[in-house]
Amino acid sequence: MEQFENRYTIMERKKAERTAAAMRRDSLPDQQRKVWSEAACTAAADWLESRNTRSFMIYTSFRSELDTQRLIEWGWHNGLKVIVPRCLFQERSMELFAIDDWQELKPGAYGILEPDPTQARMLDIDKEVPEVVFVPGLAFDRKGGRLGYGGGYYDRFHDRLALIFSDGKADFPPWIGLGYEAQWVKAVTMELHDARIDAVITERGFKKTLPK
Ligand SMILES: Nc1nc2c(c(=O)[nH]1)N(C=O)[C@@H](CNc1ccc(C(=O)N[C@@H](CCC(=O)O)C(=O)O)cc1)CN2
Ligand SMILES: Nc1ncnc2c1ncn2[C@@H]1O[C@H](COP(=O)(O)OP(=O)(O)OP(=O)(O)O)[C@@H](O)[C@H]1O
Repeated sequence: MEQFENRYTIMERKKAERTAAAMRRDSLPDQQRKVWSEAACTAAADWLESRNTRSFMIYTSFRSELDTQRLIEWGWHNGLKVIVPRCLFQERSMELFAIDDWQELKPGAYGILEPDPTQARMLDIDKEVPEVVFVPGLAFDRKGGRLGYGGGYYDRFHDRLALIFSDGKADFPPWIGLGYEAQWVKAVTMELHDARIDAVITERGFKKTLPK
């Protein structure tokens, strides 16, 4: 019975799901990934434009992830504030920076391109919160489940924002998965601390997830 499953088996299950999802994503042909990444970036840009968004948080891609380069550059060209996280490995937390140019980034934890703190402007997230947060993932499900690499970075960041928004004065920023259509799965194993995503944008466009 699922409700009696202990944490160890849940972790094992997530690990198996991660391995399978990473293998599936890695096996997508390079050329397809490139075309789908561009289509998804266009869909994301259209969606941001439709809601008049002025700032967004975005990951810089590694491994076979959906390539966000076009979306980042679209943000610069259209005067949006482009916010990129930097991993603090020891705490498994992230700090945010406003980025205007690729030169402000350098390889950091896990080899992911990250803001160079000597060049980029760090944000005080109590005062400057992204209007939209794009979230990377290995797999997504229709109910907003998301499987990450297991660092808990985005879940912890979600908790931090929840504190900031707990006074109810403003709406929590939309939490949007960005990935390939091939990353949909029937159900991602979720735990209580896992933040659900509100929608996923793929090469086929924007799709809201269903309530839990
Ligand atoms: N582009 C991007 N940036 C991101 C994330 C992401 O998924 N994509 N993350 C999303 O949160 C965070 C980084 N999280 C990561 C967590 C673990 C590993 C990693 O290499 N894990 C090992 C397995 C370690 C183990 O055995 O437990 C591996 O996959 O080989 C990489 C990134 C923050 N930045
Ligand atoms: N909000 C949180 N506060 C404290 N610890 C957390 C939080 N969220 C996750 N963790 C811990 O982080 C670890 C990884 O969590 P999980 O498997 O949910 O990561 P993930 O969502 O796949 O990773 P990521 O968000 O980095 O992509 C777990 O050990 C979990 O207990």
